[in-house]
Amino acid sequence: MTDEATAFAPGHVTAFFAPYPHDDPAVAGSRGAGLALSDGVEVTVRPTGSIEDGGRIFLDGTPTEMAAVTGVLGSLDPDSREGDCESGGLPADVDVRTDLPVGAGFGVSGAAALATALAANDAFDLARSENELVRAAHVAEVEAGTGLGDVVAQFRGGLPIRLEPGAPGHGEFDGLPARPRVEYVTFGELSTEAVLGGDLDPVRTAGEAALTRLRRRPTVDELLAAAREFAEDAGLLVPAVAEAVEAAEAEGSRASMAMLGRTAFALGTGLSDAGYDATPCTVHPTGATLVGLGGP
Ligand SMILES: Nc1ncnc2c1ncn2[C@@H]1O[C@H](COP(=O)(O)OP(=O)(O)O)[C@@H](O)[C@H]1O
Ligand SMILES: CC(C)(COP(=O)(O)O)[C@@H](O)C(=O)O
Repeated sequence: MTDEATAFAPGHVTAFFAPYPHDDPAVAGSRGAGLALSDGVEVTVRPTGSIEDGGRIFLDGTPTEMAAVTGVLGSLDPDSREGDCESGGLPADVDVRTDLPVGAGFGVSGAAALATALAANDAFDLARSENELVRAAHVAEVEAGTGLGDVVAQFRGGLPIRLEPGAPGHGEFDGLPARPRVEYVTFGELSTEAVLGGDLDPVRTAGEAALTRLRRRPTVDELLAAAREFAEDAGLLVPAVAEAVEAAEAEGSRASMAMLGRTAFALGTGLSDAGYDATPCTVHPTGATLVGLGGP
């Protein structure tokens, strides 16, 4: 048995996205843009004696299910063969810790999967490369139905623009050279799985229009303006979020809805100025990484 290891992955607010499902989960993904946040997810992988003892996931100390994390443990297990679930995955328990609201559009599932991959690689001395680990987390997230583009964006950090969908080897990136101060207020969860299981054509059309707009003028202001237009055109803007977004705009801040959650996010302090109990946050300039003993 080897030592435990810990890794961090930033939260990720998707401003807009165009979903591209595909039979090959490594090819599947989304085009779009968003913000990697300094608020994120820390994961500790604790090897156990055997799979009977392991495979448990704890979210802030409470036993939970997180399909993307389970998927990573399965795919990184050297004993697991294609489609073979018998191996049960790497014999480890996984502690997921975050201050972010889960299920509210911050990419907690993707961050947990990515940090699990990085920590498991160290804890079990798997000797996988970064592209292999990001691909494992991306595939697990896509197969879980809890995301399409978060993992690759969280590995890059900053303000990623996803030009082409997919895991490393398929996806293509650019980014915005800015580090704005943002704040957010959440009104609750929105099932990513439910939205991704629905009619994605209107979302894809609105997402492609938003990406075209941003590539014409790649600035943070345009990112939020394109996001705002996307949320309306894709039919995803929920009433509570719309109200907060309009209030922040009345205070002079660009604002929109975090995809996919009942969450409003804004540049500057527009939400606080409008009287909301908003959480300030900065952009996480780098991507996911090992922390503590295993890390630099
Ligand atoms: N308290 C919780 N609320 C919402 N999802 C939870 C919770 N605990 C565990 N989960 C799991 O976390 C994942 C959340 O994924 P998702 O809905 O995409 O949210 P996020 O936007 O945070 O990534 C799902 O696999 C879900 O089953
Ligand atoms: C928007 C979403 C499809 C889901 O994001 P979340 O609900 O935060 O998991 C994301 O994965 C993306 O492709 O941009």
